[in-house]
Amino acid sequence: LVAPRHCISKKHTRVPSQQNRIVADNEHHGRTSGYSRKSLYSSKAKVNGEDEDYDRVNEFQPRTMTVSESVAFFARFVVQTILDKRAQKSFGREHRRRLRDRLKRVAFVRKTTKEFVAAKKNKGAKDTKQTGIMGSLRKLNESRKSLIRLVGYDSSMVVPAFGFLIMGAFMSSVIPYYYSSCISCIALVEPNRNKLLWAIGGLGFSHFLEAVFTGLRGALFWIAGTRANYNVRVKLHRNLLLQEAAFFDDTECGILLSRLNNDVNKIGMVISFHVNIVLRQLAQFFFGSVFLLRIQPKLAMVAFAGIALVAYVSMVYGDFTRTLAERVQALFAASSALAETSFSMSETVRAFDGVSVETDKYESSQYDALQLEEVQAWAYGSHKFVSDTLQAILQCLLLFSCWAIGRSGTLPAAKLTSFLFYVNFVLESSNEVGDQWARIQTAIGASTNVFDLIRRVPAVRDPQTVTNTLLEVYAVDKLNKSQPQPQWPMIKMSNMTVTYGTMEKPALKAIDLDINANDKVAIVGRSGSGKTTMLRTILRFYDPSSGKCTLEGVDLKDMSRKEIASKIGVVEQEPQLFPMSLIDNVLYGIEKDSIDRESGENCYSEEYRFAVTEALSLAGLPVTGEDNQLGLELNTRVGEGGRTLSGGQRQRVAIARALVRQPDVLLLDEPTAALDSKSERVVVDALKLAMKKTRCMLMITHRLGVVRSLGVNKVVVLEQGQIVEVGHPEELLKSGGMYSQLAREQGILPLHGSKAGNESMAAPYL
Ligand SMILES: Nc1ncnc2c1ncn2[C@@H]1O[C@H](COP(=O)(O)OP(=O)(O)OP(=O)(O)O)[C@@H](O)[C@H]1O
Repeated sequence: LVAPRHCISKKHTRVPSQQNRIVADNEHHGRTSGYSRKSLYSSKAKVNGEDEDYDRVNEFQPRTMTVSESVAFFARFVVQTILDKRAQKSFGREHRRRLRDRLKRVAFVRKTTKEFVAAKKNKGAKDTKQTGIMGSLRKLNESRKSLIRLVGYDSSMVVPAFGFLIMGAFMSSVIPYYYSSCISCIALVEPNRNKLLWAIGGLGFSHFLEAVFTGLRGALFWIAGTRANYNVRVKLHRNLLLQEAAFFDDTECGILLSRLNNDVNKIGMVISFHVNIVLRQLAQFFFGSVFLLRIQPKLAMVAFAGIALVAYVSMVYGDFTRTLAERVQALFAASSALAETSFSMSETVRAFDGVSVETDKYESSQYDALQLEEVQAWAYGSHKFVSDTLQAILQCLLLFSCWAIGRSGTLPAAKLTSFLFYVNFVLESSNEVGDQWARIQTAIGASTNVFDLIRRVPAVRDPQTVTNTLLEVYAVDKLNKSQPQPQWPMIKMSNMTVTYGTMEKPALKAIDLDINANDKVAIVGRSGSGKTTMLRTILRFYDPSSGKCTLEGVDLKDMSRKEIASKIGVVEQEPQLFPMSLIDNVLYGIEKDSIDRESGENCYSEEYRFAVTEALSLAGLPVTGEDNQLGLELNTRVGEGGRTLSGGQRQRVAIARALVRQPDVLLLDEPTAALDSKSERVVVDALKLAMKKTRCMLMITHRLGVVRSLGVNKVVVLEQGQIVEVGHPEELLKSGGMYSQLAREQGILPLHGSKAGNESMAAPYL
């Protein structure tokens, strides 16, 4: 199945890549090759005019398959699928045989009853995870149940919609009756005019009612579908945000976005459109069958046998398309991830001229999806061909049977017309059910991934009983503070080991560390020694794999996200700002507490605005007075990721964001790493002020100079995930250990100074 890609490449005539064409152009114009894209654009643009030239150079022809290649791919795919299924079946048989053998052996060695039960239990646990046919059937069933739960979510919509559907289907099935009555009246030149008028009236009235019910049903199902989309999207978005940090380490954002948009859209379409049609057609099929049975039961049985055969073909096709759809969706998700990465890294792509590389990657993944989509198209065509042929055979058979029964005089002309109308009616319904069934299967394929994500339980999550609102958090905190408390360290790490999912070696090993109130701690160490991991663990992005980390005596695992966020403020190395106003960024996560009189929208009260103005001013980014040289206001928008601000200014917004919350613990991750010395001084001053408002501070830094400027009283030196030194910075400088070595490397201590240098030597460098 991988083959078609290179099998087409022989015949496939690709338009040369941009780069090649550029070189070819250069040679054609007698220029030396090796022009950069940029210089070529600019030189051409002068001659021909920018747009025309750009269009020509940018002409890009993605790969395609010829019709015969497409058919060949389809045929290979079908054969491969059949072989796979067979392999799965024989694997299932083999699996069962091995299980029997193992059980026999178990009995033979006479395991104790306890062991035997435990082994059986383990087996059961494995079974629930199996990925064979039973596993996928179970998964499919779960998806269906989830879909039904979603539809049932708003019964005020779905129940009446279903009622209108039944009534509409009944009216549709009455129509052939009146229609055939009209035709027999006209064909037999019925002398009784009233009979004809009654038939025409009945036909018109049933059409009218059918139209009313169809309209209502359509609208209500549409709304139900839209609401299901909305529900699923919001639930999925929330559950994704609740996932642990490690989940985002392993999953590309593009894939999640694709699930959120493409896959969820399919679910909505199923409810508003496909399910709606299938149910209607099923109801019509039911009513039509009742009419058929009443007219001529024997013939009706022949018709049902034929319809059952057509339905079986549709089921096989539906099953085939479902698995196919799952794969197509996965490919689209992967390709969205690629696109998302290339857009978010557009500057790197530009800098290293990676447009062709990115285009090739994206084209490849799209091409894989295209191949499968073409398989879907051929499968649809084949299904249509087979089911239409079967229906044609059925109709011929039925007509012949009509003739045979008619010969015995038991089928008058009026009944025959009516019967044939109903046969067509029922056939059309079953046809439509088959068609839509395949689409429902397709959407179920897409929905499986979505529901898996909605149901995913995060590995790091809030405890069962959480303090929910910020007010509650503060109230509990106040109560605690008003009572005599045991003197817990602010942060205590006990035998704490942290291992990232994908890594064998722990990033932090058996860490024991106390950080007390009023401590100003610096975590230093070489790159990769585990400093950021320690900070992330305190923020509970990751849970320790063993040991624990407590905040004021409470295990972080027993604290909710809200509690942690209210007690810990963080200033990241590269602060991430939202494309919102300054005030919205500083107060991010805090609910708006007032309503704007003019716009009627939610906003922050004067009290909050004052607090933000003060925090920004403390952080060195004033928005009022003469110092506000940038002309900033609280409502100034900062652009995507805070682009409209410099690195230092973003850092100051982040400091204000931490300051305004007045956290107990302030965490700083390389707060001055990206700053020049002048900005560093401003930020350091801001941090000193910030520290006065917090109970303890913990900072990661490579720059040992900041250790003294911030008045750090405890330095923790990490090496390969372990603490190798702890102590006062001045003492560590004298000790001649790792810290003093780092200080030497940074020129803070003289390289050839005595090992146990003295303070007077160190001081001038700090
Ligand atoms: N998300 C992650 N998934 C897997 N491994 C990780 C992850 N983050 C960090 N690591 C690994 O954990 C170890 C410690 O990394 P960490 O980022 O904590 O070091 P650091 O001391 O902060 O380094 P630096 O000073 O360069 O920022 C490294 O070996 C790193 O490869």
